[in-house]
Amino acid sequence: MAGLAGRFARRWCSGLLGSPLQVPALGLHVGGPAMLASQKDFNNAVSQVKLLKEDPGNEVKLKLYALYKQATEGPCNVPKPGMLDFINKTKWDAWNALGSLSKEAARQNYVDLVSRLSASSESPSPEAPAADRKQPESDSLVVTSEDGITTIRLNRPAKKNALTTQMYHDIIAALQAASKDESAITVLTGSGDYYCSGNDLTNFTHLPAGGLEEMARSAAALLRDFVNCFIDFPKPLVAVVNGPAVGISVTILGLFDVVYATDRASFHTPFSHLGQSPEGCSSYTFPKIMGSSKAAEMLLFGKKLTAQEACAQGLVTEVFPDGTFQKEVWARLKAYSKLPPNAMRISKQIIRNREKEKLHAVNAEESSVLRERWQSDECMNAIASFLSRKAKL
Ligand SMILES: CCCC/C=C/CC(=O)SCCNC(=O)CCNC(=O)[C@H](O)C(C)(C)COP(=O)(O)OP(=O)(O)OC[C@H]1O[C@@H](n2cnc3c(N)ncnc32)[C@H](O)[C@@H]1OP(=O)(O)O
Repeated sequence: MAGLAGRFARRWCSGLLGSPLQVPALGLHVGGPAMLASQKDFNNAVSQVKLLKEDPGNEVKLKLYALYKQATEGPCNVPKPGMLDFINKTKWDAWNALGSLSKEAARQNYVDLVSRLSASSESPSPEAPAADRKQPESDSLVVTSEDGITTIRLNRPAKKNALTTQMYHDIIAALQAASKDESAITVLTGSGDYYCSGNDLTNFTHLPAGGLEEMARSAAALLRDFVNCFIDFPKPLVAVVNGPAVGISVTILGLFDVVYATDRASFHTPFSHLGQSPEGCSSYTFPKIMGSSKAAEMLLFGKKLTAQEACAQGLVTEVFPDGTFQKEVWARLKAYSKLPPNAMRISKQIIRNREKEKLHAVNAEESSVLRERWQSDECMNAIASFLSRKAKL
């Protein structure tokens, strides 16, 4: 039996490696939305796959195969192989599972996946102990590890924990480190009376040499990287929402495993007011969590939810009285952090993995749409209005 399994595994690997996965892409569709990967990026990624230092495993190779086929040929259009043709049937199933995903989105997902594989095969060690953790560049983010819990704390209370460009970079680095450290659970929370007031609107006033267009391009790339880290985070991720939450700090909650909130918290996504559109995969996760009409009320009309309302709609796991919030939540998290970490990781994988490709495609599309929005008059006027103190949410 073991011999048969071994032979099957070897044939399976060589079957995949002999697939078009390694054939340089020729004559493919070029263009598509500006944010999505270019043909050149895709070709580079196809070449990069051959240079990976570690075998990514059959599951990932299968994903690469399916994305390659979708990116080059579009939705699966060949007859299903027979039951006994195991290898080709498994490959066909993987391709077919991508449904009507566009060629452009598949190309982007392929490029993202290869870039994650390249990054992880270059990382020096699988475990980065907390003591070796690179500290954030500024004190607007504080990262600590204790009792099996890594806590990432937004620490800009005077500005309601609004997220500066540096903070996005620091959160990305903190999540990458937390995914490899010894902690069992990772928590995001805020200092002071707010959880987070969303994107720091003054980020839009630091125009680079390339002007508004360049600012929008680099903000969209940063947004995509930031949200990708939440999509891919491998351990239980918990939001401890210590006060009101606005904008992107609300939308990414759909990518957390558990959300605990004080009864003082509120949840506000005023994108239309700001001439913007949803991010953080909320255009997909919110309708799924709360139904399309409740999601539309939040994402289109900017309806602010109380903590109780957000809990009733499934965005929040549990609400605690503000007076005992910290004590109750941390006691519970400490107990959870003693559970076997591998079992928690694996359970999370089972729950989340089949959604990942979809989430990456949604993230790419939302970032692309926002890139355009940030250059619109509606958005510029809303930001100018906030900065001149004419508008507050
Ligand atoms: C690259 C990735 C981009 C991802 C894009 C994401 C989209 C979003 O997140 S959209 C959401 C953007 N956020 C907002 O629109 C919130 C704006 N802030 C407010 O409406 C109010 O400040 C508040 C309702 C959050 C709080 O009002 P409150 O009266 O309690 O306090 P303030 O006096 O207004 O605030 C204190 C202090 O903090 C500054 N501040 C608060 N939030 C922001 C922010 N998001 N951006 C920049 N600055 C913010 C506020 O200006 C005050 O500063 P001063 O003390 O210097 O006046």
